[in-house]
Amino acid sequence: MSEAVSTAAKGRARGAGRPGPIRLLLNNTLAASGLVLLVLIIAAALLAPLLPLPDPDATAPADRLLRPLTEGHLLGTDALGRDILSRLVWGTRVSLAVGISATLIAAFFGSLIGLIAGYAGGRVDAFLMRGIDMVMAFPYILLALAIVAALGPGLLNALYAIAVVNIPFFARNIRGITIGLSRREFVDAARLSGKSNAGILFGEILPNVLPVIIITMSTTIGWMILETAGLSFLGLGAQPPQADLGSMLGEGRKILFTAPHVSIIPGLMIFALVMSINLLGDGVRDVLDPRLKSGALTRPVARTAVERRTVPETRTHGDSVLEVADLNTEFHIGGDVYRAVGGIDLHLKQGECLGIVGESGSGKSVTAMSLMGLVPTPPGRITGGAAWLDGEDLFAVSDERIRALRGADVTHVFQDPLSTLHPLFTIGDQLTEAIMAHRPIRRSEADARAEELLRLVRITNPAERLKVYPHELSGGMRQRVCIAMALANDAKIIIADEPTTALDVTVQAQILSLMDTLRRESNAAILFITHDFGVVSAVCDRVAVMYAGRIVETGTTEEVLNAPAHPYTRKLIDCVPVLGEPGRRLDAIEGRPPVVNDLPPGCAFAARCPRVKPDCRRGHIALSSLGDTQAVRCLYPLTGETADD
Ligand SMILES: Nc1ncnc2c1ncn2[C@@H]1O[C@H](COP(=O)(O)OP(=O)(O)OP(=O)(O)O)[C@@H](O)[C@H]1O
Ligand code: NI
Repeated sequence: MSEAVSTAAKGRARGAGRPGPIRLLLNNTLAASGLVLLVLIIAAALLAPLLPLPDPDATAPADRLLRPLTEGHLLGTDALGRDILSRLVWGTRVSLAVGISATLIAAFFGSLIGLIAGYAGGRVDAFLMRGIDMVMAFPYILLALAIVAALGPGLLNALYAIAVVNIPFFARNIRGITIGLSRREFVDAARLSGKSNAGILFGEILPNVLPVIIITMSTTIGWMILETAGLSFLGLGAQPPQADLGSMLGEGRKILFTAPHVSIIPGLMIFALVMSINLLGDGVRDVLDPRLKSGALTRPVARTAVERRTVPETRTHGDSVLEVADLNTEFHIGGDVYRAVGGIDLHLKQGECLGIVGESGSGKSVTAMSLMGLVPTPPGRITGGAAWLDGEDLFAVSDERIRALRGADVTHVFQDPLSTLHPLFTIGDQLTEAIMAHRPIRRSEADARAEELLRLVRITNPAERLKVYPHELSGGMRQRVCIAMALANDAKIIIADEPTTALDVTVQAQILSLMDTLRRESNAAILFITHDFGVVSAVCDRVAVMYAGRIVETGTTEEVLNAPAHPYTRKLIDCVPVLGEPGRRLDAIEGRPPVVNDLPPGCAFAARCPRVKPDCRRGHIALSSLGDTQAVRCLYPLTGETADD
């Protein structure tokens, strides 16, 4: 699957009716209850001056230690006869204010340090991060105590202390993210466009880091409130007569056994406050985490969900290794349904190579990934059809069976070998691992087999090459290694998804001829995905042209190349430059493919077709045969005479 796909999907996901962040948050019951509780607590704290509460500091020795539910004192009184309800509300107000301010201070300085260290790197990074390490090396509460001891007890000093000890959390978190971001292409692009470092840091990187800062804040604020309470409990925070939750707890400690309510009530309040903040914080993290975005709050499962509305019963090509009938794969994003694959039929005989051609986004990769259940769910699901591998319906078999088939009977070769090969293991390690994952053989046998595989893909010096790392090989060599890996377990089907697109023309030709030879030697069938008819003509026996999730034309390579019947096929063929024919027209296809969540009725190509007639836009158009092997989905197919118009 290519970059273009993921960006297209992202773009649409944003446009589609994905539930907004607030809705997502409220869908999470725990987070929503945290939010409700927190709103109640904050409302009470904010409204404290307006509530009909007695003065929290007014002592009344006569009313000492009244039990809760006493007349006039709902939650009783403390050792000095002060109303506990009133102190609780005012104390919560203080604790919240201190906790929030400390969080903001820590987030500001911590993020700034993280951003600068991560972006500048080198000595600046080393200097700043060693400082942060030193702060972290002290036991947490001891450091806070030391700071308060130096500054003197008091609420404001406790606030500073808590903020300082929390700076490392932000700094380390943000630095990690910044390092990753500052090596990304968009940052290079900004640098090349002449932006200043500060401009890049705050204009390009900060917006990407912001969600992480907010997540870190939402998950640490609860702890900060707890820590402030801890300092106050020890008498280093709020000073009498001012109350915060921690100092109330501390005052109640001495009379825990005679009047437990004096300490239990603020204790429960701290519990409720921190709990609600943490529940809400977790919810906020789930909503903001970009990795969780497309699939609401669920993680993709190991295999594409199969919810078939229609299941074809019989195979029509009994002699095929792979037969796909009426495959439908959809992406459900928000309220929209993207029909990426809308009813595909394919069949492949042993040793045969079938090309799937089409523009970006036509559904080629999704078709191929559906077979082994590799389309991410959510948002993807297979909603109809069947795929038989030697008679076994791949959509009906167990997960275990699929796992056994993946990488053994059905293997993949992708466009970018660097992203398929692990950078930290040698070629040999990776090949032997691929072999041993599917066969109970000894390491030495696997090593021998790995060497044989490299020889098979025409890599010279195979024994030496087994010891190198992927980055030591050229692009063409790496792709050969990937092909070797695909052949490691005598695959029946090799799915090659644009395997040569990233290579230069001469290397591309070598790889294509290698694949052609190998399939004849090994008798594996190849499903070859490409957007280039030139490549098709080099390796494929038959070809299927895809447009907007459907096959619009299929036939032997020769038929389709010599006499394309669908106007779209014609255009695709015209896109291929031909050596020695510099005068030939090289057309780009005007217009864009339709969006698959809103396909027009009739022919999906109608809007871009030069031969369109009114009835092309009405009703379903079936694939109709033109002879034995060729078929086309067009009401007005090109015939030999008109092919050159
Ligand atoms: N993970 C995904 N989430 C949402 N939509 C997706 C996802 N993967 C693919 N799609 C959508 O499915 C459609 C078909 O994509 P597919 O990857 O099959 O195209 P392709 O023909 O392989 O194109 P390319 O030549 O760019 O690789 C596209 O419209 C794409 O936006
Ligand atoms: Ni693709």
